[in-house]
Amino acid sequence: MPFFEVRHPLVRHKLGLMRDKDISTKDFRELTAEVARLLTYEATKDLEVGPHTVEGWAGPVEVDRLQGKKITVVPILRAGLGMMDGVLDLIPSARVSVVGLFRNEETLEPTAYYCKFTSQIEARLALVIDPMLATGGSLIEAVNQLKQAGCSRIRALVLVAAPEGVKAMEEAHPDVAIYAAALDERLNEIGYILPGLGDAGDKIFGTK
Ligand SMILES: O=P(O)(O)OC[C@H]1O[C@H](OP(=O)(O)OP(=O)(O)O)[C@H](O)[C@@H]1O
Ligand SMILES: O=c1cc[nH]c(=O)[nH]1
Ligand SMILES: [Mg+2]
Repeated sequence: MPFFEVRHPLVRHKLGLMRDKDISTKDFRELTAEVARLLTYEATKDLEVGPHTVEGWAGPVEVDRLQGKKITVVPILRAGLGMMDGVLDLIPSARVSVVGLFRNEETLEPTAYYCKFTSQIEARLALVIDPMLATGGSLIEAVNQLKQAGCSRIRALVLVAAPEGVKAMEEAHPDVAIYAAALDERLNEIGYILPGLGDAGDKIFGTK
């Protein structure tokens, strides 16, 4: 499974700001969207373009136009919503599908509570977004749901990934490429990523 750690200086700088324990909700939220925008740029680098002719100011011009599958952005609720505006800034016509999951804090297993996919999901490229890939349970479940609905081309964008989650995804969904702003060290005893960001959902929504 391809795993890409996006080492762009802007990504590294912005993610570094997000690791400060005293960051405000406003700054964390803004930086989440900014890093998501940069990850989107990387994750769409190989999309197909084909020739198209437009009437230019001095006559017909052959230009590139995106071809192939249309895109659906798939935030994993709730924290994935924090990345959505950043992705849509670059792909404004993308449809949005959502998967609602929360992690049981004792078992770390994902619990599904909502799922709504756009029409023709089977014909679309899905960009699943969630700031945190920890044990991998949530992303694996979101991809399971997409595949059950017939979607076969799926990529994932995360801010921080733990090696444990990357390995679990490799085993469950080797066909899904992951784009991460950082591959961190490990999970702690309660399933949080170290050094990580803390609870991304709480920081984006200002809960706790
Ligand atoms: O890889 P995993 O071990 O499954 O953990 C990662 C998941 O945990 C967080 O969500 P959380 O369950 O806290 O829900 P929230 O987004 O509603 O805060 C995070 O946003 C991921 O969805
Ligand atoms: O480190 C982690 C792990 C799961 N969810 C988070 O928000 N942070
Ligand atoms: Mg949370």
